[in-house]
Amino acid sequence: EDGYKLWLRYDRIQNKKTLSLYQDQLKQYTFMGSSATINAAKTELRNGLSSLLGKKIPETDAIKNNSIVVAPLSRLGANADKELRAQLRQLGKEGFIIKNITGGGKNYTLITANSDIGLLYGTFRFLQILASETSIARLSVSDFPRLQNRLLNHWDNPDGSIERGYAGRSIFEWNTLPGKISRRYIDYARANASVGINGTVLNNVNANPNILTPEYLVKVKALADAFRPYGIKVYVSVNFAAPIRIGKLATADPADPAVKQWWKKKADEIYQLIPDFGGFCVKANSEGQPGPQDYGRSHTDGANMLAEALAPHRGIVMWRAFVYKNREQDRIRESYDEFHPTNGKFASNVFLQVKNGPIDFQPREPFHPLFGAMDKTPLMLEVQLTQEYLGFSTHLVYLGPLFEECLQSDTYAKGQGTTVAKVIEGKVSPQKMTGIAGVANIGDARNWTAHPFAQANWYAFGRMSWNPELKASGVIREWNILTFGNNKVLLDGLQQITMQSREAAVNYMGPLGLTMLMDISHYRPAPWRRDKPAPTGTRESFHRADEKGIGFDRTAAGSDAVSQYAGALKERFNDIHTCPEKFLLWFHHADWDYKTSSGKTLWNELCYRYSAGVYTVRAMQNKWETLKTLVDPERFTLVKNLLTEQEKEAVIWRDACLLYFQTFSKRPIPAELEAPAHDLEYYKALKVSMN
Ligand SMILES: CO[C@H]1[C@H](O)[C@@H](O)[C@H](O)O[C@@H]1C(=O)O
Repeated sequence: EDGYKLWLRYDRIQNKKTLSLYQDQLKQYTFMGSSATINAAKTELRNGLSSLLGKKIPETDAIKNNSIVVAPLSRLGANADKELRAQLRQLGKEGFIIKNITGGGKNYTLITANSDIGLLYGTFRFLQILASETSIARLSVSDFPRLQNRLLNHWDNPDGSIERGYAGRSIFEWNTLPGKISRRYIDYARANASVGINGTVLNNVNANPNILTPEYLVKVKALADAFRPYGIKVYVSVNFAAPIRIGKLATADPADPAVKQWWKKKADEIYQLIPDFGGFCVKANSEGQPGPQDYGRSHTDGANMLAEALAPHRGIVMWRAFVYKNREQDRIRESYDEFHPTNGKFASNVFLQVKNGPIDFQPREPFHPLFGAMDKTPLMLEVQLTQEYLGFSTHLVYLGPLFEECLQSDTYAKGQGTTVAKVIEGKVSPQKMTGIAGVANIGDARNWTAHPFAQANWYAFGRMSWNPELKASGVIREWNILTFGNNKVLLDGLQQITMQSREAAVNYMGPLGLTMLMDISHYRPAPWRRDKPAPTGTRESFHRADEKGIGFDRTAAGSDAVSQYAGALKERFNDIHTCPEKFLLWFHHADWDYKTSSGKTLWNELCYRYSAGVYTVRAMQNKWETLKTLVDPERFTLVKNLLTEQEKEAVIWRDACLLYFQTFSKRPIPAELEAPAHDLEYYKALKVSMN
């Protein structure tokens, strides 16, 4: 067991009774139709069944008793009754139905859809149902994706390195493409399709312009061809200065006719090679990247020029909203302040791609206020699967609860219940395009993500992209079963470990709304790092600790970032007594003796939370230990060792932060809590992480 198969293990069914029931009901299978996608589904079903059932299941031409029938509606003829047809009409291009049918004197399990890709999704779901050993005697599953564009974003560079990647080098072998199609590409596509991911941005948003050269475009085409059968479109990140860098123009000004022409030609060239190419992802005028503002133009000018080039080919632009430059201001305000005025000004094939929170993938942030403020612009939610700020591939942190917290946040944009999920689904204000993006955590590590549990974050992203209303707890249960099997004791243990892991990380890294406390590598704590005067003398720090208290005043009396949220929410965040405690120090500068909801003073509460983070990691370690006989030795030992590392790092986070904040609070760490083993100087001298 090396984890390569991810959640597509198809281990032999353990329960004898279930196995024989399955074998009775699944004696053969039939596919109707032919296409590359049908072939992919067929291969998946054949391999999956023989592995799950422990014997080869034959393929037949005609519908037989006790068989699986995989057929698009168009091929079902009289076998599809009115009800089925009506049901399918609700499911769109990618939806599917799995249903037990009795007809023509035969019983069979039907997997049907409006398109071949729906059949592939249905086949994957069926195999997942079998792997979870649930009854298939009365199956009636119908499902469809709630978002149209469900994309991974790779921050992979052409040289094989990955920005913020912690699982090895890029899986995309630009050197050997287009000639060599690695087996990994196919398995990558299978894994994505199995959870409904239908697009991938192949390269880093800090984009090397070379991706648009003919040399690279044939490589992009080779990948597009490999992924197409699995319903996955390819996209690339583009460098806004590409007309200069690879096009030899003197400018990249979006108002310049030659520049417009260059992009049009480039788009035509791409679509000549890849007729179903997805489009461009763009990071412009952000962290040193070129952009339209270099020429006095706006974000909308830049985005709309690219959109115009792609529009004839039905391509889209994903324009990122991640910008900040004014260090004198409250950074969390900037993205909203810059993009809020663009509402309704983008061309119709442009998404504004917005990170889940207003800063940058921190362990906890309130939702990005743009989600409540852009009714005339399709928003693509961007989350990060790679754990840049959550312990890299060393810490076990299941991100499902983070995704759910963001998705279920109520924006109050149109009254109560207008959650981020509903906004991006286009249910609050109708949108022609809907989508979500996850920054991939995949590398060429044999098990793809280095930490075995990081696979769960890829899985959860896919499942929650398909249906943003899913609960993180249900999703991880699926993954646990598919990855570790059906033993009840094991599953209970895994559920506990995973479901408390994110809150543990928040506690030992930044409880009560503290944020941006990390060192320059983003792995270890350095709350002192930004705590120096900015050029004009103001402090840059995000925690703003002083003798009086701690926290960033973003109330109306402070930076007034609260005003970026809708009325009811603004009021709630603005008042220290109604602000959710998890965001207390995000929005307020509170006194060290402020009484928190537990009755403890703020300082003591902080000490308790930081300690709770460490204690929870220890509880996770203990729980894992009890599962020893239920997990294969290889994974058991790997995770055990990683948890040992995580515990050490959690202690470092707790002690470094508490000791540093104590220099302001001048209060003792409560005696009943574990005292730091070293002094502050020790932590300041610690090397930043290795990565
Ligand atoms: C790709 O650059 C990244 C950068 O490495 C990262 O530290 C930050 O989280 O966000 C940037 C972004 O999202 O553009």
